[in-house]
Amino acid sequence: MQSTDIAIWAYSTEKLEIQWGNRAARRFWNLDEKTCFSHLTPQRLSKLQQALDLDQPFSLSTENHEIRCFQAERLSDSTYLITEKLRDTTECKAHETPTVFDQNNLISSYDQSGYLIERSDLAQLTFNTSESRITDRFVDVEEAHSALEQVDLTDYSEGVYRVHTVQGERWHLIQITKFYVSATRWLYQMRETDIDPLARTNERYRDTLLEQQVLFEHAGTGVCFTKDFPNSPRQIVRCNSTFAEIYGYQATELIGQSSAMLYPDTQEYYAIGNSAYPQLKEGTLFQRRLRMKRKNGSLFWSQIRGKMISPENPDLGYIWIVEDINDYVHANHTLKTLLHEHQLILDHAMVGIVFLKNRKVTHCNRRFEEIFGYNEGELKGSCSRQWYLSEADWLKAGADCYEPLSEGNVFRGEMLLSRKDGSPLWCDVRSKAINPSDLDQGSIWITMDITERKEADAALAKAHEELEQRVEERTEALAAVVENLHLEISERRIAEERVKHMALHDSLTGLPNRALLEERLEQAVKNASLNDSQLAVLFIDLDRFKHINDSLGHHEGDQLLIQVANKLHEVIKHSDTVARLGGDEFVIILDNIQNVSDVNHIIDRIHTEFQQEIQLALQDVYITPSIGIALYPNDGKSAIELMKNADAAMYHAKDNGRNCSQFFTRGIDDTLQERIGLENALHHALKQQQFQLYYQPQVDVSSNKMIGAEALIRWIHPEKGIIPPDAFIPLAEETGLIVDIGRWVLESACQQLRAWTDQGMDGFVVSVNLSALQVQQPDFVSDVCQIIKRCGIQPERLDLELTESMIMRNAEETIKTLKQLSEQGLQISIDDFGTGYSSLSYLKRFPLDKLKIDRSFVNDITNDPDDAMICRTIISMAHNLNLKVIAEGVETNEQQALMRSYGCELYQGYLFSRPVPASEIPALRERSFEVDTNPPASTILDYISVP
Ligand SMILES: Nc1nc2c(ncn2[C@@H]2O[C@H](COP(=O)(O)O[C@H]3[C@@H](O)[C@H](n4cnc5c(=O)[nH]c(N)nc54)O[C@@H]3COP(=O)(O)O)[C@@H](O)[C@H]2O)c(=O)[nH]1
Repeated sequence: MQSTDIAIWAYSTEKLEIQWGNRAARRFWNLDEKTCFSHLTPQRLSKLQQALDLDQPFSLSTENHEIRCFQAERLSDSTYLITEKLRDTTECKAHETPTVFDQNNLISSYDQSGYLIERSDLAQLTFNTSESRITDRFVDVEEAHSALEQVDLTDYSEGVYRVHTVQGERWHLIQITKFYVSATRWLYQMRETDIDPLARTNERYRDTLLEQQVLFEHAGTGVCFTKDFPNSPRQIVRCNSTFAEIYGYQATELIGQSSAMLYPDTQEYYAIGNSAYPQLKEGTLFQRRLRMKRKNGSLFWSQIRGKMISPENPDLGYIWIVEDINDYVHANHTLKTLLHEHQLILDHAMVGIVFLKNRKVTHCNRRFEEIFGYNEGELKGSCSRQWYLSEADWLKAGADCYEPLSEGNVFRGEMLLSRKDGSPLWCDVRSKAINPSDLDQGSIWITMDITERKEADAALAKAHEELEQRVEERTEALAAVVENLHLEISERRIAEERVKHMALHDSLTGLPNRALLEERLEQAVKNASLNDSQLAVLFIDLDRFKHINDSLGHHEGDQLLIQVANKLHEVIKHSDTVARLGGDEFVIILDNIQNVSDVNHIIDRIHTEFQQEIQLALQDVYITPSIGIALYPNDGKSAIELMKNADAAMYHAKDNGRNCSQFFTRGIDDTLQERIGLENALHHALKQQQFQLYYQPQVDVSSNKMIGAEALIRWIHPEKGIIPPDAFIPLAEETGLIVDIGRWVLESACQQLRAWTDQGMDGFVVSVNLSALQVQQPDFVSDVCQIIKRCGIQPERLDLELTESMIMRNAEETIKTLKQLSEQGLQISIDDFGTGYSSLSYLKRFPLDKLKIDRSFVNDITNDPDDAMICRTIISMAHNLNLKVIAEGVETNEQQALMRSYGCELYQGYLFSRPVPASEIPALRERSFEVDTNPPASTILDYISVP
């Protein structure tokens, strides 16, 4: 067996060393039986490692130039069982098992069935040769099975047993190790130590040994025995499982190995040896905290105590107690680091930190001392009372703070405290008990000086308060501004609305004006077009309004228009429109009518409304409307066309006798066209001097002579011949052209008067008709004066005739104007007297010279007693007022005679002369107008008694 040619050895790829080998292996590696395989040269091992990496059978040449063939079988992750033989060796001896090589110890090898394979030389001598099984070694077979069971469980067992020897039964310490040859094959190696003398001489000692054995195995610390052998110093001969565990090995892996494998490196191994062994050899305890190495190469801290087992007998070796204090060392290190860090924090904290026990300082940082103005270390042991402003503050703080601390809570608050010099300071204080259930263990207090912040807060609060105050004031001011603004906006809006309203409404009646009417009519036409519906436009003009206006004055005229507007508004629907175009013209839009009867219904209502008298301040009046109607779409497709045609229809209604309504029909618009044509022709006539003055004599019957003449205008139309004034004066008044025409008449009459005067017609008076619009012109008086001056006539030869209604309108203004004229010497007469509403007493205020009784009274004077009475009364009262009276329209001798009987001295009428061209007047001036002076008694005496 020992001389087999097949070398078998176990190789660790982790440690790169051969851990076990048989004799053939030793021979191969040139090692004697005492030398460890680990002493092999690295070069050879690296050669082997390279070969193993190929994972195939391989061959190496030895130093003797032999070629060896190798076959490797993996036993574990890092262990290979390698067999090798000479290349030309074909015969192999049977065994491929580990071989005993330590011949001086009691060592035996058994196969996995427990049959003996080989023994060491010493075992061969000591044990019976007849034994073939492992159990044969034990006196008590049960103990043998028990030991083997332990080995099968842990691959190792150790114990003291009674065994068979050639000397008989003896006490041996038995260590059995299980070696695996492959995953399914193993062998047992049994190492025996004879302890029989000890056991036999001292049973108690044996018991102790057994106890120690138990203690050894189950001690919480690692225990190891080492011995120095000649070629293997500090070799591990025995160790407990704890020791092996600490280093990460199986105990079997360590036994027989040098303890050098447990050190980080050989340098450390020798250094510790040099330090420990002199001490150990003196019998003293060696203890040290060392960094050792585990099987996996990691280093760890251990506490090692070593002692020589017997200073008297160094061969017994050494005992080593090893504790793994790696965790402790690391924890200790961590703790130290932590403490160091905490101390750093404490020393350099920006906040003051103090530890109190029973309200006395045990420890505080420098910052705390600085906050309160103390020197370093000055506070240690002192009472916290000193940094309170008063005893009461201190006691109160104690009550306030310690209660939350005892409940495990943090106290937090701001305190007014005291510096060493007694000055106050504000601190933010937080504290916590170290152990809330035992306040005697003390508390930690963290303090921040917040005096500056408090002062800043106070300043900020003050600034904030001031700001609030200013904001409040500003807000109030702003509110006032906003209120004013709102007021202004609202006033502006009202003003705008008023302006807008004014722009679109008639200021007198509040009705829509022409602009708004046109807008609404256009919209109404659009709607009607879209909806395929009808609408009607009613053009309304008041009959004789001008007469009423002239008679009662503008104010009354205005009131009349307002009431008319109200009446019209009442008859229409909300959706319809009534508008005032100006003057006495109104327009109604009737939206969405179904038929003509709808329109007639409204027209009837309008006429009914107008049957009611209108109450004015001066007197009640009746007024009638003339209405022209145009319908959409029949009478016009546009707003303009509808208005134009309704206007034409209205004129037609007026021509029909007033208080009528007239629907537009084709042909009616011709009238309007005529009217427009007339207006244009009037302008043309003035420019082309187509006007001519006729003069109608005025006769004084006391002398039967013509004392003057009334200038009456005629239009000498180139085609139509002489056109009378009634045909164009009203239109001239409506269009305002009367102002220019009137000026022309005045100028012409004055020129004529000058001519007649120059012809010797001394004392001859010319009467000129004035229109209301003419008199209202602001420069009228100066105009008249200039004309008189220009023509060089005597003012008293000019007689201005104004109708009664004209002077009553704007009476005060008219009085002023007439006075100015009268003061210039002009004569003023009232024309058409009796048709108006003037009171004779009121007339006293006017600078009048003459009343002209209207021809309507004169006309019937002989038939109508009322007219006769009116004429007589007028003449009588005029004389009382010292006014001259002239009767106009005198056509008959009877009329003249009757009037004369009433006291009228001046006459005008066809009885004497029709109006004649100026050229005929001088001849008439020379004529005597003799008339019958006897009144027709049968006609008048029946009615009137002459006073
Ligand atoms: N503002 C101005 N009005 C004027 C001017 N010229 C005339 N008129 C006014 O026109 C009205 C009609 O005038 P006319 O057709 O000229 O008629 C006058 C006479 O012809 C007419 N008359 C005179 N005597 C008689 C008579 O016996 N019988 C009768 N049927 N008619 C008669 O009366 C008219 C004069 O009226 P009056 O002025 O009231 O004295 C007329 O109102 C004129 O005023 C003008 O330049 N400016």
